[in-house]
Amino acid sequence: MKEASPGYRPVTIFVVVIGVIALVALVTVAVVQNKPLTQKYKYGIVLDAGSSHTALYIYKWPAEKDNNTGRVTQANETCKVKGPGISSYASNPQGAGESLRACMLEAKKFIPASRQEETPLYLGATAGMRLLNMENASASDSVFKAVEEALDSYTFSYRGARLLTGLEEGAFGWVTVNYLDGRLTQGQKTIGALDLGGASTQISFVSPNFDGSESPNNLMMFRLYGNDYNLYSHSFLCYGKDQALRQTLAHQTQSGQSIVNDPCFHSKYSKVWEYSNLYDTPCVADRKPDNSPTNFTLNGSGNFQQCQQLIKSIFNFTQCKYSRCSFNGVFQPELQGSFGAFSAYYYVLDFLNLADTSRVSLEKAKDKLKEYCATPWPELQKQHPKTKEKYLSEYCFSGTYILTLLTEGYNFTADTYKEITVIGKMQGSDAGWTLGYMLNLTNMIPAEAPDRPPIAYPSYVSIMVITGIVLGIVLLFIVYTHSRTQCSNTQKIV
Ligand SMILES: Nc1ccn([C@@H]2O[C@H](COP(=O)(O)OP(=O)(O)OP(=O)(O)O)[C@@H](O)[C@H]2O)c(=O)n1
Ligand SMILES: [Ca+2]
Repeated sequence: MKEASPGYRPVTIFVVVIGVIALVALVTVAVVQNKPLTQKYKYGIVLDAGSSHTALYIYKWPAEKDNNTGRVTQANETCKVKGPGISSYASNPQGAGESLRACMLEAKKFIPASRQEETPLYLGATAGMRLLNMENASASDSVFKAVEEALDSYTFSYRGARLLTGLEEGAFGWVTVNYLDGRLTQGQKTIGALDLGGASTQISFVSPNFDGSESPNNLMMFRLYGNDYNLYSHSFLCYGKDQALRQTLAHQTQSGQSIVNDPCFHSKYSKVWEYSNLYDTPCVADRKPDNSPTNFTLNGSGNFQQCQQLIKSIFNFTQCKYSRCSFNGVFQPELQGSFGAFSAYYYVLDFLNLADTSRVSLEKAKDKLKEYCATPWPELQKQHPKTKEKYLSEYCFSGTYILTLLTEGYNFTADTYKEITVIGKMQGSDAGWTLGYMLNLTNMIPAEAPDRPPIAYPSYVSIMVITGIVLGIVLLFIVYTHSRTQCSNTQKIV
């Protein structure tokens, strides 16, 4: 009898080979082929022409996924334009355009040449230009014209320079912080936004009872990723921290004094102000006293409580034609939820070590500020030799202004104060209106939730790999049982 070979039948070998090939192909496709390709980026540039300075932001996002959610981030270290804000160039408009040059060249270096022509470039101006426009419309037109000519001369796709309304400025700041915090895509609870600039300040939040009927001018409606928002927002012109300071100085110089003892500045601090300079802004121009001397000397007295009293005097609480108001007769619905506070809220509270509101309560912040304001100027200069003198001299005023604005102005309490997070950067991007502005103008936040693949990429890969492994086990099992049967058959034959 011919001895039967214990080998496999050709059919079995065929099945095993095909099975192994299929398995390898499956896992390869799942893991290798679907790996994201090397990322290519698109870019966008926004210039924030604020009252105190201009900053250039470059944003980037994956080239294939314009519409994807939460994928736009800040690409550069903010480029700060040297010199003052563009509104300070009223008598030399060309200078405003030229001032942007260094940052524009930095953007040219940063963005790959092949992407530059398609890169949108926007400039938005805020309260400084709003004030210049009120004061001298033709001067503000000339500044815009000079800035436009300058920006149009670069390879980028220039899309215009314009004055933002206060409502837009507040609303886009709100979009930015909620976008960066990933709160818009699935309709999560949003956070309010508090922005403090040099010339104006904004408060924006969603309140369940606010639909705009009581005060339509404070309503900004958004439909983002399939969710509707009725956003309350208000911008207080002349209540940014530089203009607020001028208001307190105007309050103290109504009788044309030549000496002012100011509690918001440190003892032994002294500065000479020109009347014509102090009153050269629409925020106080109409209050300039007649027959004032050329100058007055401001002497600091460093007293937090008196400073707070002085600051209160620039808010008007007497008239309110609505169900509720913040100040100056402006409607404000009941505060709701948590808030993110940025710009000067961050610069000032961070410097004063008061930014961590979860550790530093409102009461503690007041106590610390009281001590800080009482520190004599020479001592403070010794402690902070590197801080710019203008900033350093004003932190007592600014800190006191912030606490007063929040509590007396917006009605934050010790409890709701804890709900404020002071934000510098969020996910590597500066908090401010610029990102929200660009997302809006480039239609990068869809009104409806974008179609997504039914299974997310990681789940897809996992399912493919697990299926592959299971199929492999089944295959091995078949081969094993098959060879066992063959073996026992062989043994029987033997
Ligand atoms: N490290 C810094 C940077 C800025 N500031 C001050 O913070 C205020 C606000 O700055 P910013 O948010 O840049 O205001 P702008 O955008 O220029 O003003 P606005 O939004 O009103 O147009 C200004 O008084 C500025 O002098 C500060 O105290 N410390
Ligand atoms: Ca600003």
